[in-house]
Amino acid sequence: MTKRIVAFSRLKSPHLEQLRQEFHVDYFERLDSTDAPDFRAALAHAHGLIGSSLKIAPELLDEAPHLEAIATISVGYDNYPVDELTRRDILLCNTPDVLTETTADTGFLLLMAAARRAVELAEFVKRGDWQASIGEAHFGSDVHGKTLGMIGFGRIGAAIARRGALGFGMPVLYSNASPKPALEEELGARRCEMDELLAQADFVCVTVPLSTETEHLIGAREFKRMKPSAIFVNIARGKVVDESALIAALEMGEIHAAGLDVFEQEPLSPESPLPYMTNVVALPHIGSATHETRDAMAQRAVDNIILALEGKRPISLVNEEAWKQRQ
Ligand SMILES: NC(=O)C1=CN([C@@H]2O[C@H](COP(=O)(O)OP(=O)(O)OC[C@H]3O[C@@H](n4cnc5c(N)ncnc54)[C@H](OP(=O)(O)O)[C@@H]3O)[C@@H](O)[C@H]2O)C=CC1
Ligand SMILES: O=CC(=O)O
Repeated sequence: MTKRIVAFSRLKSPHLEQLRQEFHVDYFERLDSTDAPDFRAALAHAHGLIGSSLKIAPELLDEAPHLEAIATISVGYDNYPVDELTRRDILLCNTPDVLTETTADTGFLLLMAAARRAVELAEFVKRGDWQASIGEAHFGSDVHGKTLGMIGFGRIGAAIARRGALGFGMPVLYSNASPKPALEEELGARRCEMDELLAQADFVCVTVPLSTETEHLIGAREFKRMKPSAIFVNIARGKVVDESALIAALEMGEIHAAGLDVFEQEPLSPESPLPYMTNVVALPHIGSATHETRDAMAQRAVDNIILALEGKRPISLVNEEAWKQRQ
């Protein structure tokens, strides 16, 4: 019997063709909601799901009685009910590693752009306001030699810290669930309590995954502890930060500037003041969005779903427990 999968994100022809050689594919190039009736109908027969950027509610799994595996085209898996998937023996696969360096590049881009006011001053030139040599009113802040505070020190956090420590001579502090002795050795990084990091860092950069533990990890209390000159970067997930508190902190000068790739609501609400604030660099969740990296992520997800539905261990598995239960 040919297995059936539902693909719910745009895939390039080679990836889609590879899937079609293996499975019957119900393809939804753009899907904004799991409520779409034809998606629901396809789900009822699906053995696999592949895609990204869609919240899968636990109740939806009742409508997918044949589901064996999901391959998300992302490393983050906060859109999926992991415990419920494991309870039902459904494998959840993601795409770590292949996007680490590109996402770290974006994180560092935000840090640099916010520090040197790149977007604000590019707008200044576009408006024709560059009429004389610029003066102090348009100066930015140094990056090299400043203290980088990493909240989360996993793959992406370490890759950003590597750029800072090795490329820009930045001392690195980190706050993370577990200690990272190898990175301490490599980068001279020091683990500390988050409060100490917030008080000492010139740049505070968030790279923890979104979970019940990390939702609103950074709020009014944390912004008050940062230096008034601090630059805040979020490359992880919008909901890790209390966005109202961030806006207030920027408006009141509790922190100096922010570089943001992710927001509590995406796409960003037109009512959000963030993109209009001169001390904010706002990007539309493009951490991993290069041709090369998005191709590599799609390929990893395709390989994951093929392996999983062949009964083999996928390359990157989130819920190891579900795999063990199957053996
Ligand atoms: N903007 C974008 O486009 C992108 C955003 N992302 C986001 O970045 C996140 C991180 O990715 P990646 O670096 O690959 O993931 P990793 O799992 O490698 O790193 C996450 C780190 O966070 C730590 N951590 C987890 N929970 C806590 C907590 N409650 N308190 C302190 N530390 C914690 C982990 O600790 P430990 O090591 O002890 O487990 C780990 O070191 C993704 O989950 C995703 O949300 C990813 C890609 C692109
Ligand atoms: O946000 C992107 C991801 O891969 O996670």
